[in-house]
Amino acid sequence: MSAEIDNNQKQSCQRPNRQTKSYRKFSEAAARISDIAPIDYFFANELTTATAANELTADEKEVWYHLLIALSASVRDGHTCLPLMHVAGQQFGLASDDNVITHHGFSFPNEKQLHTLLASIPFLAASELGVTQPNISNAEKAEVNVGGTLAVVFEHNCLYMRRNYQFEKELKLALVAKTQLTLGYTPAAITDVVDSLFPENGAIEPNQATCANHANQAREVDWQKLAVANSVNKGLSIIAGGPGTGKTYTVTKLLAALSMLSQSRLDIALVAPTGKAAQRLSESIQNAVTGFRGVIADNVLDVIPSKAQTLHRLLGVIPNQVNFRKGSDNPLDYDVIIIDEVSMVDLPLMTRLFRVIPAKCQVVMLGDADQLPSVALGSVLADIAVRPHLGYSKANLNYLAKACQLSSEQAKQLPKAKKQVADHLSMLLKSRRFDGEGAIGNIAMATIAGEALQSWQYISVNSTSRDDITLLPPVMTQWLNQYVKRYYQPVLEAENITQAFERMSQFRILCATRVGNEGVEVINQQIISLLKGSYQQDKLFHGLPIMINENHYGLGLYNGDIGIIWKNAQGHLVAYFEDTAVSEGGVSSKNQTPGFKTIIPSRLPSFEPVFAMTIHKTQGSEFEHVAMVLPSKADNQLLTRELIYTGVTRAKKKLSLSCNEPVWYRGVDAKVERYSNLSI
Ligand SMILES: Nc1ncnc2c1ncn2[C@@H]1O[C@H](COP(=O)(O)OP(=O)(O)OP(=O)(O)O)[C@@H](O)[C@H]1O
Repeated sequence: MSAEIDNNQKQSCQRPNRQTKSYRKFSEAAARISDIAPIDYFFANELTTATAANELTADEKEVWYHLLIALSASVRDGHTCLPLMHVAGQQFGLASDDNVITHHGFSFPNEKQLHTLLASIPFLAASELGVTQPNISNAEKAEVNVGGTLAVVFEHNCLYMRRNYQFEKELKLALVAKTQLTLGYTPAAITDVVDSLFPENGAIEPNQATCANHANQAREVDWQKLAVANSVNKGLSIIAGGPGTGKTYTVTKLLAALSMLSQSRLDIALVAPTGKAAQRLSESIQNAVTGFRGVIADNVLDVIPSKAQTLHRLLGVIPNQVNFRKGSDNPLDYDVIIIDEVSMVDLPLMTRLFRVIPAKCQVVMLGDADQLPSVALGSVLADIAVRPHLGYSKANLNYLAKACQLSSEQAKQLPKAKKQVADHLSMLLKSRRFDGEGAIGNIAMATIAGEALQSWQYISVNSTSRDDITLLPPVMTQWLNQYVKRYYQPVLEAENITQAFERMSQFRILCATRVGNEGVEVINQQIISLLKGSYQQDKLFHGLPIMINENHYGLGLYNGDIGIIWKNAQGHLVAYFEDTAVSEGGVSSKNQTPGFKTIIPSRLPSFEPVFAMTIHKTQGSEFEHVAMVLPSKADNQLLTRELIYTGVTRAKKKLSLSCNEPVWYRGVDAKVERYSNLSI
């Protein structure tokens, strides 16, 4: 340890009433640090030993040891790194129950002292970590070859696990490189094409009858038109917006614009993170293309693919390996890649994807940055689609004003960059699904703005005056039975599997948690008891909806895929899955029902009933009616603004809520924050 820490500082590294300097067993650590997991304990033990920490004093070693625990816990929570400022001077792992301290935690010294301590740890310099330029094969090797040197990096005032640092750095380089790609279409050609796709009189809009005030519309910026103009010439664009803001509609026009501008026929890939999201993207693109037939030339529309695929399919999964068939020596070959539901894509997957995107390829990302981040590491979309918009550069503002032929009044509405520039980002704000009167839309908007009181008022007022919002009675049995009879009994009684799937898409119970009385497991058991008279674990029955819990590449089934157990023509219970999965390869058989694939239950990977499912797992799906069940206690860590927003916006027409007022306030107040340094 350097001599820079004076005695006073050393004093503050020491904590009074502390017997042990390290924990001999995990149980000792768990008794002191709340929410510690075994992996945190073992990671800290391994790394403290591996670090050349011999030069540290016992107290300094102890601080280092707890920093490693905090880093591991932070990564478990989905953060890419651990910013020092989030632990400096804090009592880490302190917890209490009813004002009685249950875990005393560990007291970290202040940031200056932490810096002095970290200065004596032999971290590798960032330049030694093998990531210095985008799309290099070294990055793949570096990802695998993590042994030998210290597995922790200290950069940007943050501690990183080395692999995560490499992912972030590599992706950032790749994104920045993409922002430097321009397609070279001339401004005059772009203006003509954009104008033809968005004529002022709106003749091209299929739903024009629903547009009310033309005079106002002429004054408002058409943000969809702006998004097309902003994306058409750029290597990287992000079109972000809430549900029903027309992201898919806009990207279909963007593809039409590219097809009109390009001299040659474009190779376009449509991808999404899950099978369900890929299926929805296919349907939305097909609907948009059908709507444009007759107004956009067929040869232009014919270039747009009608089928989307999953990211895993695009990259080519190798069973039981983290790496994909596609690699830097075997890259993709597309001119344009559209990635939907980007909020669900984690940092490692996005990095691996960018590693195989060729330099000439345009990338367009679509998503709702207000939704929950990926279940795994990072929050790529939220990091690169910063809200509110950071603003456009002067050059981009001039270009957009010309390309979209904006009046000076309209040009003033565009966001102007102050410190940072976000030329790659287009935001769509007007929901076409939730009109101004729509209570669901109002609740969603107030929630994401953090207006707990306002959003609760929308719920309580509307639940007495409108039938699209219902506040459910606090005792679950008072409402569960009627929903089971109305929505789930008919699934069991459907005439065929197509009808069963249709009926399942009408309604879903969404929970914040898996466990506990308000969790998925208990509610599924209760529903099965109501339907079958009793609950028997693992007992399959005709009409049981199931969700797959792990990827099975051989069968073409992915974590989150939904199927229904159904009697086939031979009277055997088999699992049916809708046909996106079929297009993903895997199994086919002579006895397939068209549009479905069937798999015998004994071959299925791990699955569970899905009458109720977690809000996390519903990303990329929507239902006519959603009943959202939140925990009864406000101290639940899973309860966040993004979770509530994601749950609310899964409902297309009706939303029923089982939730009390304090829980709602606490949830709307708790904004998800994921630590990273990915901004571009
Ligand atoms: N400018 C427009 N004029 C008429 N209809 C539109 C326009 N923009 C979008 N729509 C319609 O609004 C609906 C929602 O659009 P779209 O599916 O593109 O939204 P999205 O943002 O992709 O939704 P999601 O969040 O569900 O993915 C569609 O029916 C679409 O046809």
